[in-house]
Amino acid sequence: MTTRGIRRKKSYLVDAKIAIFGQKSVGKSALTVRFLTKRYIGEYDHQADKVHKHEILVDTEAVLVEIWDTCMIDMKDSVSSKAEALSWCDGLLLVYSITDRDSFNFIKKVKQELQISDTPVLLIGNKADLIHLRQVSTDEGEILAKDFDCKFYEISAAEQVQQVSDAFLDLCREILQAKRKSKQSFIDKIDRMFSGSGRVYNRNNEIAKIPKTCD
Ligand SMILES: Nc1nc2c(ncn2[C@@H]2O[C@H](COP(=O)(O)OP(=O)(O)OP(=O)(O)O)[C@@H](O)[C@H]2O)c(=O)[nH]1
Repeated sequence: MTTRGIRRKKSYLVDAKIAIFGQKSVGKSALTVRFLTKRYIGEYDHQADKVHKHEILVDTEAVLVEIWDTCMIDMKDSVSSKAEALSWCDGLLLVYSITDRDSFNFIKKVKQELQISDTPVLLIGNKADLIHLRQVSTDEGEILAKDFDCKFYEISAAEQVQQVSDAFLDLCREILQAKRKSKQSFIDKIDRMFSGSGRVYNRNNEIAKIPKTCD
């Protein structure tokens, strides 16, 4: 659901940055476009990485979602660009095609290579409509997701609208939750620093008194 009609300054919006990783032709662009426009466009001329920006509603919260649709050819393809996308994003969408075992193995390798621990991740097995061409079973997808400790969706960008949207929204929720958690732990840290003793450590690591405020 978009926030069309809601006029807000972008700087007031919470943002959720998602990077999509997956081998060529697994349907990264199809999923992204399906989520953002509800449309399915069969062919995309995807020569370079692209960042899509869109305002959406996650439950009742207006969110500026940015999706980096990466353009990867194979594992040799720019380790540095994967690292760059990883440091840019708040969450990762890992996509393979159920009709292509190589694309499934690619995701395993990417995850190993990136060594992600705190970043929210979601795994998608796309092209679920092509059951007759299936090379990766649903069980294998579920096991991999368990291994990654993330949610798993087996969906079809070509035929499903709601399920694609649910997958992206789930990842957005996890991102927002992670952001709230890290904001809260920062506030708690500051609280601990300024509570009780009334002492703080200054830059030279010497103890300084917090000046009393005058009433
Ligand atoms: N049957 C079927 N075809 C799909 C589905 N998703 C994508 N495709 C097709 O798969 C091909 C590749 O889709 P893209 O969305 O361009 O894949 P991509 O991962 O963005 O590919 P690159 O941009 O080359 O990395 C296109 O011909 C799509 O029409 C799906 O769910 N089902």
